[in-house]
Amino acid sequence: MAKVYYDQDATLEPLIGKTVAILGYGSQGHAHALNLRDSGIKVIVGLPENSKSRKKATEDGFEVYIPSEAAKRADIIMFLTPDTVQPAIYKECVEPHLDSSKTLAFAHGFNIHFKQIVPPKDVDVFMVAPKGPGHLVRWMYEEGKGVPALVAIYQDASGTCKDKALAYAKAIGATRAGVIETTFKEETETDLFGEQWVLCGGVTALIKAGFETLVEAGYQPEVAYFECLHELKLIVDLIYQYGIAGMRYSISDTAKYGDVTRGERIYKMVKPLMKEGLEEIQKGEFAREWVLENQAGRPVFNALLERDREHLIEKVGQELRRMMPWITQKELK
Ligand SMILES: NC(=O)C1=CN([C@@H]2O[C@H](COP(=O)(O)OP(=O)(O)OC[C@H]3O[C@@H](n4cnc5c(N)ncnc54)[C@H](OP(=O)(O)O)[C@@H]3O)[C@@H](O)[C@H]2O)C=CC1
Ligand SMILES: CC[C@](O)(C(C)=O)C(=O)O
Repeated sequence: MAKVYYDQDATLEPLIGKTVAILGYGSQGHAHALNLRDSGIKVIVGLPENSKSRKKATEDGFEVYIPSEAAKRADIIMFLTPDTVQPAIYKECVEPHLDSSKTLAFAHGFNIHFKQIVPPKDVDVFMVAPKGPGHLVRWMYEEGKGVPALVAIYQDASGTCKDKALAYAKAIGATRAGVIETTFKEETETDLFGEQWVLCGGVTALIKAGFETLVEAGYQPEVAYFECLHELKLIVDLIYQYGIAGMRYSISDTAKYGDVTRGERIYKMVKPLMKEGLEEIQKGEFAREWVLENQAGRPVFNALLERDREHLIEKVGQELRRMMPWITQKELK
């Protein structure tokens, strides 16, 4: 069994008196910056002059610098910009300021694992990768809860890198929920696999296929929405709280029988595809494709996102959610 680190296993001491530069103020950036500050750590934010996020970071009370100035001023430099722009930011704004007193930090292992960033040997490099969206990292921290995280050490030049990583994980609230030590390779490969085949790609494909099957068969789109999207959250809430067996305790026997028999058919079809998908990730094929797609200006990515934004399920959902204001109480900024 993996060792799981909780609040009592970590101290904030390694970060006290240090300055953390958060590069990027998006989903993870705003959450890390605010949680670290609320935990008593000095935080500055690094954003380009023309960044859309500057207004929010400034309104939240942070000193905002251009990324190279933030990197110069900081002891710990956390990369929370999109993965695709990190190599250029590293080369142009961070590398010129690196010496053995600096620590590089990441929330995902992509650029280190796939060698898009190669730091000098004398700097510490760690990862704290929250296992949840940034907005939840903030909202749960505010409620006294936490999102679990993985920590990994790529380089321990100082001999204290793991203590710094655990301190960082504690400061963003992750040790409230549980922190596991991993490698950059394991985090990168499992994270890409999870988001592609289960959490994002897998779930949205199931929702869309289910919704379209019902609507194309003549059922009302609103009924299909409640069945295939809205209720999914309620079922997943039960799985999250009580496990799969616990969820099955709450559903009817008819549902349970359909679940285990028809679910088995999906399982048999999907598992070989998942194995192929994992190999694609392990061989670096997905990473190569994603880097090239960015170099080409994201034509496929943008077209597919646009197609899905126009899907009937989005229009139906917007109307139905409007009548349940508790669902969208918190704005996604
Ligand atoms: N989203 C998530 O929940 C998770 C993300 N991660 C990892 O966290 C990291 C950040 O991802 P995420 O929070 O999704 O990113 P977002 O896309 O939400 O935010 C990116 C931020 O970086 C800013 N930015 C863009 N270009 C630059 C630049 N050249 N210099 C400085 N800042 C820049 C953006 O500013 P502007 O407003 O101007 O665009 C924005 O503030 C990634 O490594 C990702 O893999 C890990 C776990 C979960
Ligand atoms: C599931 C998507 C994720 O991996 C995450 C929120 O953990 C991401 O990179 O955004």
